[in-house]
Amino acid sequence: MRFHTRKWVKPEDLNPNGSLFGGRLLAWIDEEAALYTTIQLENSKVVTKYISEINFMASARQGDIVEIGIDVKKFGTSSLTLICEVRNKMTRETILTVDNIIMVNLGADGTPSPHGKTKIEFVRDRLPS
Ligand SMILES: CCCCCCCCCCCCCCCC(=O)SCCNC(=O)CCNC(=O)[C@H](O)C(C)(C)COP(=O)(O)OP(=O)(O)OC[C@H]1O[C@@H](n2cnc3c(N)ncnc32)[C@H](O)[C@@H]1OP(=O)(O)O
Repeated sequence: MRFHTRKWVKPEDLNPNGSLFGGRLLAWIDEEAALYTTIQLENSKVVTKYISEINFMASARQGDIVEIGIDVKKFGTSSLTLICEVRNKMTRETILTVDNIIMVNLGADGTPSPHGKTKIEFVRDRLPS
């Protein structure tokens, strides 16, 4: 799994207990999944369809750095199934895992559209050498 994004936990990210607010983390994950999907499918019209159960195993505190990792589990016809792991760079603990994030590729009319992708592509492979 590649950990593309790092976030610094700031005061506005905390819950009343002084640890990272779960909703903030879910927003970061959703954004990361949308960006990952947009880049993989080369389409900015993608939506989050389904997020499976989320298992919070540890937390983070102000000043900690968290890393968000995403990998592809399955290329469907219009969908892309992702897995996600978030870890705390300071404590080296896994904060949470998500087993299935289903993203759907949309056409111009806003309905599911085949994306035609079957494997992970790296941006450098798309650039002329
Ligand atoms: C280069 C850089 C440029 C940058 C440029 C800016 C980029 C910036 C990115 C912006 C990205 C914003 C995105 C943010 C993320 C949101 O905030 S999205 C907002 C929240 N989500 C929504 O509002 C979605 C609402 N739902 C819907 O509109 C409809 O349900 C959908 C998603 C269009 C799907 O419609 P549907 O009729 O249910 O579709 P259906 O054909 O049954 O299923 C479609 C696919 O999903 C699968 N599926 C459906 N339900 C399930 C389920 N429960 N479990 C598993 N699979 C399922 C189906 O199996 C099917 O898969 P395939 O077999 O085609 O692979």
